[in-house]
Amino acid sequence: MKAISNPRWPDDPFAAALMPPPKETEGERVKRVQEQEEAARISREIDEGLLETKKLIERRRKATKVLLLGQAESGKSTTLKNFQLSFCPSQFKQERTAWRSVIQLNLIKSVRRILQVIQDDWDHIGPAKPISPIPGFSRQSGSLVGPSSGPNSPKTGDKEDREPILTDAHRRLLMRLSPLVSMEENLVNKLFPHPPDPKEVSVRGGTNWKSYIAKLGKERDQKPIRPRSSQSSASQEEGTHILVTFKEDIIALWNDPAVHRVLKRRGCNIRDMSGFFLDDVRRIAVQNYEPSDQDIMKARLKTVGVEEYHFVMETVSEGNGDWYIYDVGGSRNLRSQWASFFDDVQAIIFLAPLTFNLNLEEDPTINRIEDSIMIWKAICSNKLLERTAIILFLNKMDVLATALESGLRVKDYVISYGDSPNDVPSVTKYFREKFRTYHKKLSPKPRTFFWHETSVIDTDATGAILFGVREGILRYHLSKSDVI
Ligand SMILES: Nc1nc2c(ncn2[C@@H]2O[C@H](COP(=O)(O)OP(=O)(O)OP(=O)(O)O)[C@@H](O)[C@H]2O)c(=O)[nH]1
Ligand SMILES: [Mg+2]
Repeated sequence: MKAISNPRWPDDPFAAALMPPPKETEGERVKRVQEQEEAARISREIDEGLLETKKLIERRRKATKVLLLGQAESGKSTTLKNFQLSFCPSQFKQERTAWRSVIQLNLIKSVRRILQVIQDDWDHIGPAKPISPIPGFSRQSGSLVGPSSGPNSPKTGDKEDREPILTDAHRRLLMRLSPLVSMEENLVNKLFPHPPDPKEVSVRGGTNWKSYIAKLGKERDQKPIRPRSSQSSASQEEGTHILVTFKEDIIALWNDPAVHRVLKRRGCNIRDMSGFFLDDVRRIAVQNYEPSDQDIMKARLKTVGVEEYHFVMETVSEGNGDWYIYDVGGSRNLRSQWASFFDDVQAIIFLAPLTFNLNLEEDPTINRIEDSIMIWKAICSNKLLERTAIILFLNKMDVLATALESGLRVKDYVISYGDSPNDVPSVTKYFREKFRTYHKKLSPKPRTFFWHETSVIDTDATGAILFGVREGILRYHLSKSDVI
């Protein structure tokens, strides 16, 4: 059979294929035109999609990218929250309620920690006075809250350390509060599914947990109220319910001088724990609790993996408003993930908390500042980062001030500090110079040393610093790239 040829392009097989068949009926013609229009529409959509993707890639290429680095609990995620509060306040406001559950869980965790220490003291030293037996409870078998962990083993030695402090009243308080432990685990599982550690509130990279919690909140609002014991009724509301129920007992526990004596002799400084809210129980353990900016900054949610945040700065002129900030997990086992971002970021904000008296949670033999300096050296000397601006935040300045005020001496933890004055300016200068020296010595190419003293839970002060940091990074980005 001879192909029908196009009179304009007689040898074009493609044009021939699109020609209407000979003797086409009106119905066939309408169908063919419809099909051609549909094909053209799909083709247009694909083209538009490709163009959009291309634009996005280009936009991302031109965007400012910043990586937050530092050990666990150094303040990376808190710095990110400050970025959001300063430059995208409406987004920050929208996500406010999602933090409520995190704060409630932080509070419950502090209570659990106290219960563990009390239980431990009870098991090792016993009550101050003979007590009446409570059915189902014995000193040996009646562990209410499980074994305590951390640096709170009994300090043997002087008489004061072995003196029984707790009474029958404490044991009853302990029993009343003990359901909190299983409730906490349940709640963590519901709000943060598949947590790496059921006792630690943490968020995996890319899980979009804030939307998830917001969704749970909406589901709750749409469902009729179910009995409190129902497993499935648990959601955001459950944290509130637990705290409201146990509020008075929690306050009694935290206000009890005997409990504080036990915490002290067992070396448990609960105030040093991240996410400390025990002074605010009356305000937080209420229906309709709305977290303040300060509460959100103090909330502790461990990062596991890498979270990418795309900001469109609400306060920056067109073209420079796109920022990507990468927030990574700082625990030792998560640090291997950092390197994959090194070749794509213009700046690193490195958080080094000046908590000279504390050790790493994952390795209690390593001093936190020693660990920060070790990471700093690796970052400064990395070839991939030779063109990257590195900004040092000497963070937790408020914690440093409190530690020094309480009489802790730096030389007892950092031998090289020697007999230099034990005050905030001298200590800060000492550590800052250490960081500066390594930066100068190890950077593959000379670069400016940028640093700030920060307490990133202070939103006003941090906001002012971040405005300066943003301008500095933008200038650096523009000068080093082909954006202009
Ligand atoms: N007092 C005080 N607390 C701070 C400061 N910076 C951070 N924190 C608190 O320290 C805890 C840990 O901060 P995060 O920002 O979660 O630490 P991170 O570096 O993201 O930790 P990972 O996600 O485990 O890597 C939170 O409860 C913060 O509120 C500070 O300057 N002062
Ligand atoms: Mg984090």
